[in-house]
Amino acid sequence: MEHILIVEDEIELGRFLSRLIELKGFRTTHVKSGKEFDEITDFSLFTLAFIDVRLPDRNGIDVLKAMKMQAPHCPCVVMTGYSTVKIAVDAIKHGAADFIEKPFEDINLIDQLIDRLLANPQFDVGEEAEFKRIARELGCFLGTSRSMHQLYELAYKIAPKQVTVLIEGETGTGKEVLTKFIHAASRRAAGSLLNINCGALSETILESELFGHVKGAFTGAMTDRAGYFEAASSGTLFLDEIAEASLSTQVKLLRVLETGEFIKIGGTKTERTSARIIAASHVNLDEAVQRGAFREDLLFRLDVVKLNIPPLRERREDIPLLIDLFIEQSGETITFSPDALELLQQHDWPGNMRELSNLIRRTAAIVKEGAIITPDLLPDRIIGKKKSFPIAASVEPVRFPDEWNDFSKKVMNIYNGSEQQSLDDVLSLMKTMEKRTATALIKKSLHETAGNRKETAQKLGVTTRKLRYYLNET
Ligand SMILES: Nc1ncnc2c1ncn2[C@@H]1O[C@H](COP(=O)(O)OP(=O)(O)OP(=O)(O)O)[C@@H](O)[C@H]1O
Repeated sequence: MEHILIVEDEIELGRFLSRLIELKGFRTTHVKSGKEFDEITDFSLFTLAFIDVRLPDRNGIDVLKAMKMQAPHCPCVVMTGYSTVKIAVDAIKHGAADFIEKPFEDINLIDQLIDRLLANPQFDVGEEAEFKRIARELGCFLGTSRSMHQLYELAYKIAPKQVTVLIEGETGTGKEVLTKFIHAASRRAAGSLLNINCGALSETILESELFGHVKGAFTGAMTDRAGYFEAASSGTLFLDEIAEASLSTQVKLLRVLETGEFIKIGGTKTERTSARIIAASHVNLDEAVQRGAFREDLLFRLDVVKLNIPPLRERREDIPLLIDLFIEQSGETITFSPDALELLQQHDWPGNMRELSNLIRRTAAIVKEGAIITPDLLPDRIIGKKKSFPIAASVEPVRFPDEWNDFSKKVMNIYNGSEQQSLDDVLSLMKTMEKRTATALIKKSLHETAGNRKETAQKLGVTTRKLRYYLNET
């Protein structure tokens, strides 16, 4: 008969769980402290364990570790309050099969969890298949390196929980891809995943996009408009480059995270959201807090589960399979010669997965179907040669003035009444032109700096990621 261990100091809760399990026809043993746990003589009896992470005389993680030593076969579920979710995530890293939050809100979920873990004690076949199916559908590589595989496994386990996730990783490491994976593996997958780059928008536009606005809040606000927090209420909101939100926007974000409440720009009514928040940053937020550039209380709220994506240079073993994946995604059939492959594996990839994916796509696009790529076909930065004429040549010349002329002609025609358009159409046209103007200026400046992005960004007084946003490289 199945025998389930419960380690829980809250007597009522332990009793409740025992009853729930016994009603299923299983045996239980309930211990209320670390001391009582030590008195257990035969751990081989247990087929499942529920462990409270906060015992009066012992850290739950230590109990979990002891349990895993004594009965490695036995799946362990840790039980946690909201303030200890971080410890629960740590427990998963130490081998816990799952965690549940107290107070128990949905008994059916506990019931299903027991059935699932008793039927498949480990990260089981069914789950593994689901994990892989989601990744396959997203074109998402799970990694052969231990660090990446564990990261995605942890992401899969926390995906169904209603917890905020913070993803840190260098540029191009796959923070957005990981977010898509978490959303798809969550119970919110049918809802929308909305993505906003906090670094690419001015403070006013960012706040209006996030919180929405009421009619008349500012010039051009002709109707009430829902913001991302409202629109993502049954889904996920991805706050990319959170470190770049201004300190005043951070205060407003903190309020939403603490209370689920916000007020539309220009409004007075308090609105509620239950959007799941995933935030990402390429800068280390602890360091940003030290510099006074990021609010500590906001970091505390965001960092319930932190996922750190390692840079590609720290998991070079993933490179060959990633190359295969990106070739497959390009739809071409190129191959790399062994010496070219070796160079690709030695490269440091400062742009991480994005740099590798772009290189494969570009290479596949310029060579013939079935070509074998030898080192001479690789860019100079990969083979370590100094460029004689940097990317300037590849920066396309801009025929922007023509576009502006057409645009102003159109607007003047509308203004003079010779062309009919609604005001909304005109405003949307202006928005398009705003983006085109920025893109054209960036391209012109890139041309002048021979493709030097850092210099271009400095010249234009923006960040390099803002450049990328306008160049459609996000
Ligand atoms: N797990 C993955 N599997 C397959 N491709 C990936 C994976 N992660 C990243 N990529 C590739 O790298 C590109 C960049 O990924 P993504 O946009 O998620 O990075 P990021 O960390 O969010 O970048 P940034 O810091 O610049 O916002 C993707 O478009 C995709 O081609």
